Amino acid sequence: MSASTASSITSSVWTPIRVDLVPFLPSSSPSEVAKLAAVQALRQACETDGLFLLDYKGWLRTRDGLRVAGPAPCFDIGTASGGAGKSRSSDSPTEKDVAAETDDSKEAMDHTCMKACGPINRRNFPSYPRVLDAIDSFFALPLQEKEALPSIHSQGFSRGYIPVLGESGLKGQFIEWKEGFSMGYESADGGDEGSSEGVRDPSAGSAWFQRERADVATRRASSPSPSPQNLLEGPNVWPTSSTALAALRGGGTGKGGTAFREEMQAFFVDMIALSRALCRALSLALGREEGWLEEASGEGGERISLLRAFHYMSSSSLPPSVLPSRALGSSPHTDWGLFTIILQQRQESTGEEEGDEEEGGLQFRGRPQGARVGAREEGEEMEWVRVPWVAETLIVNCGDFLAMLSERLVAEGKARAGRGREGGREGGTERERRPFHSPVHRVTLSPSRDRTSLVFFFYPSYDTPMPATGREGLREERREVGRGGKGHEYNTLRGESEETRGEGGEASPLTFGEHLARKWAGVKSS
Ligand SMILES: O=C(O)CCC(=O)C(=O)O
Ligand SMILES: [Fe+2]
Repeated sequence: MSASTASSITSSVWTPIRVDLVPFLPSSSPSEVAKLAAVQALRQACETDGLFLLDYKGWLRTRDGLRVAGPAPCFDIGTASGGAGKSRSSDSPTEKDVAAETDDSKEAMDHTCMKACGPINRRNFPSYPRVLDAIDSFFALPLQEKEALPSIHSQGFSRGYIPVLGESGLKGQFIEWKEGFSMGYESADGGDEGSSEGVRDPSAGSAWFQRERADVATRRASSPSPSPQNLLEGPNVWPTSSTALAALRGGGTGKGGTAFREEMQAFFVDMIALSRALCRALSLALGREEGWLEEASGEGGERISLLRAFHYMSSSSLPPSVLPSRALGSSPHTDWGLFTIILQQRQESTGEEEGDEEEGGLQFRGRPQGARVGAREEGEEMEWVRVPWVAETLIVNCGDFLAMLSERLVAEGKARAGRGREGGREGGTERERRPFHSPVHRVTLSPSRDRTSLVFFFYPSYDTPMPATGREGLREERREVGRGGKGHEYNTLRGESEETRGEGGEASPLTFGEHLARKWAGVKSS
């Protein structure tokens, strides 16, 4: 496998799923139905591709051909939101809230079910266009300004500027033609400039986002200590030279000064807020109560979560000594945590439409177009599937930790179903569940265009034990990893070594954070 001779690359249209709101549970109110169907759509996306698009209007988009069994309206994340520990019903937006959030959005009103949609739209989620502008201004700084910024890479802890060739997921196989910037959680005493809260304008956006941000701020204030608690916590680094501060933008009105820093911090906080809502929706998709996933992930995952911005250069800028087939933006890998949220900048172009066929960008290993949804389990060969740029969407992909957690749930469900059969009862839907999938993905280079993305890795807490998934999961992951071919492994947290687990598929003696620190330490180029 090389970047240019990869098997066929499928490009597909990612359609928003829109089906009538036909109540399929007679006793449910319409919003309960919408929620159930959305959760079902989410579950199917996580079980098959392990990757979906979430647009700012609240639609869940999956690959063509994916259909849910039942009505599948918008992804109603709004009703899956609310602070930790609150009951579900008290979190649901009232009709009035919903009307207020959508009444200036004529387009949204076209679709009945959008009225029930939550926080993700331009107005509710205001940090997104500004943060792209901010990060562009960072990468546009003169090289010496970026290189003057500390680049910290120590025992898995990574902050600051990531220089070109500074990292590689699969050393010796590909060079990764990109530069980056890495930041994390800003602890309460995070610095003397900018906003120590990490919230530039706490009152921006919808009531939903304000509440989530407030919740994040409360957690921050009550966190045990602002000083690092483990290998993966520590301070961020920010540009301080007068040249950099004059050139950096914060989007909107924020120019120069600490605008860049504030924009990045605000986006980080918004990603935590969104992640916590997603956790609740994913818990339901896993067949559990809303708070289940957050509880299973321990307290304080945001303290080790990471935001990494990348600027991938076009392959036309490679030095003559590097074969384009040996260069990638990011080597094949899975993400290692709960899930990753990616905001990608449209590649520089003139007059092109979304979903265009331009080469380069994010791709994942998925079933061939048109193949049965269960193709992966049946051992069918996967191929690279392009994730198109679609205006105003975030990409979400499941990570290894989430996949392993769900494998455990499925195994438990099967065991219960087996016991049910012995007792003469049906095992119910548990037997039909499949584990969530953490897709292998990579970034290829465009021959002519640069690409920028913001990649937010949402993790469980450092001390969370690795889930014990049993032998079946181990076999499945070996198969997937093996597909990289000899000498072309995928860089995953799972399956690559016995260390991820103890003997015989039992839980590993190392915590999630200990594994993660090793993984991040491993990507640094020496
Ligand atoms: O830039 C992207 O779209 C994704 C990058 C990625 O997969 C990663 O950094 O883990
Ligand atoms: Fe990734």
